[in-house]
Amino acid sequence: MSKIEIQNLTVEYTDKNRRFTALKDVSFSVESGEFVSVIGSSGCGKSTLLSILEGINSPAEGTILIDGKPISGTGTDRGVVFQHYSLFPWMTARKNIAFGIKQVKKEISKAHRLKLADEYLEKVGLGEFKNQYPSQLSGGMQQRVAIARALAMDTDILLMDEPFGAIDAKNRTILQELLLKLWEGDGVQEKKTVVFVTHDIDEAILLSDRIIMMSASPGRVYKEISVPFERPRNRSDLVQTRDYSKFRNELLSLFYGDIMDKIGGSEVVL
Ligand SMILES: Nc1ncnc2c1ncn2[C@@H]1O[C@H](COP(=O)(O)OP(=O)(O)OP(=O)(O)O)[C@@H](O)[C@H]1O
Repeated sequence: MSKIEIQNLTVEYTDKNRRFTALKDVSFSVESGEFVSVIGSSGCGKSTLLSILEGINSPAEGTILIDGKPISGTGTDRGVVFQHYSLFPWMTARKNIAFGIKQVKKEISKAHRLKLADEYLEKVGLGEFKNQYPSQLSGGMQQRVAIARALAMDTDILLMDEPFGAIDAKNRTILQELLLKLWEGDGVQEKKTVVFVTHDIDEAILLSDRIIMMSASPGRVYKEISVPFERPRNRSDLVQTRDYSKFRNELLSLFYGDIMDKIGGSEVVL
């Protein structure tokens, strides 16, 4: 049984009495411990798909199964990280994390929650900033707190909607490597099941086991592609290989090929 099964999902928005189909007949599954990225051009429905998985939005048609059971609304089995860090401004970094843990694991004592918060802040390199408020941290640091919170909540599933989209290139690289290291873990702990939305093909290749490429108007699954590179992955080693360039070029051709199909072009020169 797959961890997540998305079956024939159609999502509609009604705006000023006009009905708009954001997703049409989207189906794919995600295995337990798999890292799947969803890529596609702006407006193809990536965030809509994540909002349905999170349970804050309902489809017009179709079903989401988690561990074989249909979801109804949000659940403590799913943690989320968004592009905008969504930390509570009135709470320190450690309190933000401890509060997140409390939402999903009420049985954990306050002292234990704070201890876990401190451990996760250490893991993301922010141990000495634990008593700072979000406004005292840079964007990249705030996103590290948001990632630490999501991991500390220890949900089976992590939903990440362009978590590094608002971060500058250097910090983005650091955060991708941090996420990869934390997700790959020590090989003993069970890996989280991740659905990761991004615009960035290199980010998708570095992080994912599989890439779901979407096309727009309405949003559909265009291609599912397995990423053939072994783990643990190291960015600098990976990008220097000929296999990487070949794979990346194939993905880019598919990505832009979809757009060219729509505007009537025939060939993409990379
Ligand atoms: N609340 C809403 N009401 C009406 N239309 C919406 C709503 N939310 C999204 N849409 C439309 O649904 C489509 C899909 O939007 P969505 O935000 O899911 O795309 P996306 O792929 O995540 O885009 P981006 O990469 O730019 O964030 C878009 O055409 C958008 O305008």
